[in-house]
Amino acid sequence: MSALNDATRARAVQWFVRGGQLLVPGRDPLRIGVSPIVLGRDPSCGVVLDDREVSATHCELRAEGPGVLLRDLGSRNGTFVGGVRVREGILTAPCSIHVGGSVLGFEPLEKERVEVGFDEDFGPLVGSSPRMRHLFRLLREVAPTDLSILVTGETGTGKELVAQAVHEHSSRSAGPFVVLDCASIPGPLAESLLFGHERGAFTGATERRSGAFQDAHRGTIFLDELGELPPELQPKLLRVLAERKVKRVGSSAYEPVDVRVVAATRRDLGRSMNTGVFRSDLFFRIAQMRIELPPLRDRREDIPPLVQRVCERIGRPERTPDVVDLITSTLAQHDFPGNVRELVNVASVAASLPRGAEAVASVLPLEGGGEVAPALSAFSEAKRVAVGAFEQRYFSDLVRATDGNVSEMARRAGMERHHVRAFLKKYGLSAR
Ligand SMILES: Nc1ncnc2c1ncn2[C@@H]1O[C@H](COP(=O)(O)OP(=O)(O)OP(=O)(O)O)[C@@H](O)[C@H]1O
Repeated sequence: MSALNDATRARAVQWFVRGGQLLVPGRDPLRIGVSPIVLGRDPSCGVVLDDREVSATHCELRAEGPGVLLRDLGSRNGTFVGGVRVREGILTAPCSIHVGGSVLGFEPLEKERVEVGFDEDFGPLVGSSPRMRHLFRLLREVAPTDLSILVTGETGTGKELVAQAVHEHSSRSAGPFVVLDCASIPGPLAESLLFGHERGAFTGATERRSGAFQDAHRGTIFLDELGELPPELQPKLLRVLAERKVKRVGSSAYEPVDVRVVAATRRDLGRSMNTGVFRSDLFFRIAQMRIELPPLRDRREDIPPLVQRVCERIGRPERTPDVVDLITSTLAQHDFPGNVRELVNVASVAASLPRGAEAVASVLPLEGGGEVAPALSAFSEAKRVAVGAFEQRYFSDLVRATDGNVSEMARRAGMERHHVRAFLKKYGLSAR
């Protein structure tokens, strides 16, 4: 283990970010660090602006390596810097930020070092990049508390694994860990699935049943795809979180529940809040702590420890250096739309195959669709052709198998819908 770790540790012990100061008229300057500051009209925002032209959750700011990331959260009237409407941009020089009728000042600060610690894992999670080490440190601090956590990130970045790891590092670890996928709650049964029902409460309710919240009593409930929670359930969930008691469908009595909530979303909840699809009070109640998992393409230094973990898990630890070499050389330009899940799949196959050139060719089809071009042209060109052939065939088959349903394609491919759409466009395929 240590040869790999020593190498990565020597490379990246430090994380430097460039923050700044936000100047809000009539208030003390606010320091912008790596945790996001949300600006908006909602009273739960970090900076509350009493301005009718400002959206409930308007935009957010946080420090990154090159400067402060300013991100509009789908506001109605937009976020402007120097007369330019900004959806997302990095601020590196003094400027004014216009939101609604309000003008805020921004001043950059010098780069500073963020304490990231040396932890290269947290329970089942591994990673040696500064951002992941910083997250592991935060998670270690927050896990033993009862704070609820919102984990965001693209598909396959490890959101559910974070929830499990938090549960395992909390005083609730001996209690249940219950997963509820909010995207697949069938409408009529939704309330009963969450809070249970009495016998005879509705047709088919032949016996009294507990819901996910009662099942998670003294443990943790993981609300996956929180952004998909049906609107009619949102006030009910909010009440349960505030009052810590639930009422079964068909009952008038409340039962106390002691549950810690960890939720995850791939969706931009800022936009959902501003369009009224998701309640901001529920968001802030759940997002007492926010954990944002970066996509794998932005933390490629995590590939070696992740591959190592895979090789160990399948009982082939000695294959680690080979598989790391294979992936870092042949997939150097690949942006891993399926993130760690995709890497785990590729690494498991690669590690299970025998060593050597033939094995490499057998692994490449994961990227290249089996059409590994003969070694007559430059490697990069051969790879480009093979990858193109694979993508085209993969997405053509996917369109056929799902009848062109983009959500279904995204689910099956394990990637975001916008990635699916981009591939369809690239190969002239049409969705429904
Ligand atoms: N940091 C990590 N260390 C080790 N394994 C990881 C890490 N991150 C993700 N994985 C692995 O990647 C796979 C996907 O992780 P997970 O299901 O937690 O992702 P997710 O973000 O919840 O995905 P989705 O949004 O599609 O539900 C799992 O096999 C998980 O074990």
